[in-house]
Amino acid sequence: MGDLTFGARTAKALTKRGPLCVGIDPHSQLLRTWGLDDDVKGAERFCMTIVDALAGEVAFIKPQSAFFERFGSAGIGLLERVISESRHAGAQILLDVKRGDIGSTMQAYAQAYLDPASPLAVDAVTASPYLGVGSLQPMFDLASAHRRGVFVLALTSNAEGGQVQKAVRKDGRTVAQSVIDEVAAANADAEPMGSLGVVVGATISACRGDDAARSRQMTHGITHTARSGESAHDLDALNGPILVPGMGTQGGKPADLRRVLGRAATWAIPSYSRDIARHGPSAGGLRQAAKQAMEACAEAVGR
Ligand SMILES: O=c1ccn([C@@H]2O[C@H](COP(=O)(O)O)[C@@H](O)[C@H]2O)c(=O)[nH]1
Repeated sequence: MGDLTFGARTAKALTKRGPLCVGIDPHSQLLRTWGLDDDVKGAERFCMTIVDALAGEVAFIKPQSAFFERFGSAGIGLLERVISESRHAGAQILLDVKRGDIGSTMQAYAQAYLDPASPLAVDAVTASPYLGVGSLQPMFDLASAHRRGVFVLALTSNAEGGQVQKAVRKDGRTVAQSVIDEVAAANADAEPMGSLGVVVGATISACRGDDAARSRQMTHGITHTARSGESAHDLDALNGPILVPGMGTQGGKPADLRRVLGRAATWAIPSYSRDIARHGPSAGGLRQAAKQAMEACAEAVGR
């Protein structure tokens, strides 16, 4: 892992390997499509095929913890193997586990995923801020101590998320914007960027940063944002990485990266799970799909 922070490693990985994260979700349906049984052996074949084909090529690998947890301790053992072999192949590992709890429990989650002594230690995890961004502080602290990262959910790719995330606060900001602003404050002055990121789905309806800023200037309190139903958000000051799920199967396209993220698209980590895995089990098919996705995203964000 060396001396670099997660933010610095991310900047380097995006430049060296390009903007792509491949999700590993050993999904029942995908296992069947690959001709595998929906059990831990089938999941092992699925995961290790993806790791062998892609962890040496792509910048980020994102196992989805739920698909491993469903097999109990054997599934967790498999997750440990996916983590160690992906790391060995040079990928940054983002564990999608969306933890969120009171501070004392967040400390234990942080030890599980961000302490190098843990067999489940990864480069970064996803976390939910809906017990308050402040409740995540123990996880932020441990991430910083061990040069790892945390991606905080801001605007998720599912349609239901807007009910909470796009609600407008008394100060005129959406709940999501207040999450983005708290993460931005923690990243202020970091070079080349901070190690705390946000999750913003490629599928959301959005204004770019400039429009969001303008709409906030126009009115106070219940703003233009609320009246138009747009999720005006501004990522320009984030100074951190943006994990962008919802690409491919959920409908997100490379062109959405600029539309949704504006100038901050430079730090986008577009993430595809099913839409890459469906090209397996052939290693060549997986590599070709990943290469095409990465090149399309790189062009869209100007890398
Ligand atoms: O807002 C979010 C946050 C996380 N996810 C996760 O990403 C993958 C998406 O899978 P696809 O097959 O590429 O649709 C999955 O693990 C989700 O839990 C998300 O979709 N949206």
